[in-house]
Amino acid sequence: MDGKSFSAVLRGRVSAAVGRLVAERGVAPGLAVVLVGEDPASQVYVRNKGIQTRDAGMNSWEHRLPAETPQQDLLALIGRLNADPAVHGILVQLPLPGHMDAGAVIDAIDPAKDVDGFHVLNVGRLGTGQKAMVPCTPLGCLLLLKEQLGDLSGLDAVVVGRSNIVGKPMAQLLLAENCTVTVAHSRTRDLAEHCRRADILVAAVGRAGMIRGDWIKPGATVIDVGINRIEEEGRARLVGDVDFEGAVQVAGAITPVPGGVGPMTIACLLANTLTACCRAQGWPEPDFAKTGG
Ligand SMILES: Nc1nc2c(c(=O)[nH]1)N[C@@H](CN(C=O)c1ccc(C(=O)N[C@@H](CCC(=O)O)C(=O)O)cc1)CN2
Repeated sequence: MDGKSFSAVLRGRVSAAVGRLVAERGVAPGLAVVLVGEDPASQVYVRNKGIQTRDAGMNSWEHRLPAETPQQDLLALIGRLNADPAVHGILVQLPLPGHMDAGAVIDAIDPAKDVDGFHVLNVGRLGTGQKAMVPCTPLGCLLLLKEQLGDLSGLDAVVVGRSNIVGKPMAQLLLAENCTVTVAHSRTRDLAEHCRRADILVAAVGRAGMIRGDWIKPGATVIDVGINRIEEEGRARLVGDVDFEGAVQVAGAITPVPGGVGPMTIACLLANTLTACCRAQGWPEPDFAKTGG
């Protein structure tokens, strides 16, 4: 499954919808991204978010704070962004430096502007089938799955990983699509056996190549969320949580790393920002990113 191509299609749909908003209503959605510290991967992701936001015709603001910024200063910035009507989406890039309480920072964001869908109110809304902001990576996985399989009703789905960012919201989204969902993790007994029962296997554990080809049911659809940097023969490269060479022989479809789920994350961020803007104004929202409610 080619996430790079599909994310370009999704970004094209977002750009077209933004163009219509600007032409017909004179409003451009706006996204503020906050980066604290100098984590090299985060700097790349934040730069790409800014570029893709502007390319989609939206307003983009980047706030870069030093690693030693007191949490109070970050909370004060979030307060100003919450109060700014031109800002429809706010994203604080994770991970945060160790002295900060990520939960408290996320919950300081206005839930209506929480385009990451990490605020406890959005988590609760997603879990209870209400209109929510949905975390970008699992939303990207779901869009890929629906593009590949259509109706997911009744399928056995196994999510390996129970993080708040991917595993748990992924399980909620699959439940809402009427899948039978198992959430497995590092302490699951007979993990391979659980995986072998999956029509849909989502790997989000952060361990390079942990899911082997012989753990996969023939014909299954495999979504690899892992982005692991490994050194091989003195060269760094990115690999997923699934042993791609083994899995591709057995799976019906599989996402590569890179070029699978990763690009969908930023495309879904743009979709969420557009959704947040439409909801803030009481305008009809685009259905490509609609979930719940
Ligand atoms: N506030 C958030 N922080 C983080 C999130 C998030 O959704 N919200 N997710 C990740 C990082 N991330 C976006 O922020 C992200 C990760 C990967 C990609 C991507 O396009 N990956 C490429 C490879 C890129 C590379 O070469 O490094 C791919 O898989 O093809 C985009 C966004 C953690 N933090």
